[in-house]
Amino acid sequence: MKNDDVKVRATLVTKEYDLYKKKSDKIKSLFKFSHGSIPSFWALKGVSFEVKAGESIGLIGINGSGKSTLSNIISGIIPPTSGTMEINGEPSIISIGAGLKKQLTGMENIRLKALMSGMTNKEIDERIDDIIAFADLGDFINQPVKNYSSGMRSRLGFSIAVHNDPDILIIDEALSVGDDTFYQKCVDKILEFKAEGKTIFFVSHSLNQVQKLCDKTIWMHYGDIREFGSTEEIMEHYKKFIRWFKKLPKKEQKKYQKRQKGEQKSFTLEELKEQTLEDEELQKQNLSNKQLAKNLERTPLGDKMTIPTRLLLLVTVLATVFCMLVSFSGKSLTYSVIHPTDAIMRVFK
Ligand SMILES: Nc1ncnc2c1ncn2[C@@H]1O[C@H](COP(=O)(O)OP(=O)(O)OP(=O)(O)O)[C@@H](O)[C@H]1O
Repeated sequence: MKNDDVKVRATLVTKEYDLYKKKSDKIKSLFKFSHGSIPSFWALKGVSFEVKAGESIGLIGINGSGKSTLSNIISGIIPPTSGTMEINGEPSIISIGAGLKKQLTGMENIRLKALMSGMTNKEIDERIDDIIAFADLGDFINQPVKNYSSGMRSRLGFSIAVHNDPDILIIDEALSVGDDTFYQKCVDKILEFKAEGKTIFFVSHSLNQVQKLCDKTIWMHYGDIREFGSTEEIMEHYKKFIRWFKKLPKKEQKKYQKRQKGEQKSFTLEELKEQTLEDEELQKQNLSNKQLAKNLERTPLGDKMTIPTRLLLLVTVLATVFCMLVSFSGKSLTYSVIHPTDAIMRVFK
C-alpha cells in the first residue's frame, strides 16, 4: 500500500453469486465451461474506499444491500469476484456465531480459534481465563455451542475476537443480540480499541449504535456505496431516504426494489469498466491503465473454478469412472487402455 496510514483499501470490489435453481445445477455448473445459462446476482458492483488507522466505520443500508458481503470480504472469509481488497494488518470478524464449531464446547472453540490464529498452547493458557471471564457464560463454557442461544454465541465470538488482538475489528450485527450488560462491556472494549488506534467496521441496523461508535459511515445501497462520509451527514441522508421510501405507495416501493435488483442481475464487468473510466473520484487515485485492467478482471482466487481447474476435475472424474468400469470388466488396466471400447462393452454385456 502506498500510504502507511491506510489500513483498508478497496478498489472496484465486486461479488457475483450464481443463482442456482436446484442443488444439482450447482454440480452441473462445475463441468460447464461457460456460465451463460446460470443467472447471477451481483451483491457488490464495484466498491472503492479507503479507511485509515484509528477510524471506526459504520456500515448501514437496507436488508440485502451488501453489508455482510463487504464485511466478509474485508475479513478474508470470502474472496471478491474482481477488484482488490488491500488489508494492512490482521482482521478479525465477529458476527453471530460465525466461525464457531457447533459440536465443540465454548472452551474447545476458544482453544481452536487461538491455535488457528497462531498462538502457542502456553500463550492460550495465559489468556484463556480472560476470554472466559469476558464471555461470562458460567458453566455453559463446557457445553457444546449448539446448545447456546444467539446471545451466548455472540458473547463467545466477541470475547474470542477481541482477545485475538486484531488490528482491524469487524463487527457484523453481533451486538444486536446481546443483553444490556454485555452490550455495554462490548462498547467499552470497542472504545478502548479505537483509542489504541485500531480500525473498526461496525455493521448494524441500529442507527443509534452506529452514531455512538462510528466517526464515518458507509451507506450501502443495492451493491453500491451510495454515500461515504461523516456519520452525522450520512445518517441524515439515510433517514431522509427511508422516510421517502416509506411514503411511497406499496406498488411504487415494489417497483423501485425490482428495478434495483434487476440492475444487480444484469450488471457486467464491462459496464463497471465504462463507469470507472468516467468516474472522477477514481481518476484521482491515479490508477494506471494496467492497474485498472487488473482490477476489472475476475480474480484467480475467486470462488468460481478457472478453466484449467475445471479441465482437471473433468479428467479426474472420467479417469475414476474408467477405472471403475475396468474393474467390472475383469480385464487388466493395460489391456483396457489399449482396447478401451472392448473393455467398456464387456461391462454392459
Ligand atoms: N451465497 C449467496 N448466494 C446468492 N445470493 C447471495 C448469497 N449471499 C448473499 N446473497 C445476496 O447478496 C445480497 C447482499 O447480501 P448481504 O447479506 O451482504 O446483505 P446485507 O446488507 O448484509 O443484508 P442484511 O441487512 O439483511 O443482513 C442479498 O441480495 C443476498 O440475497
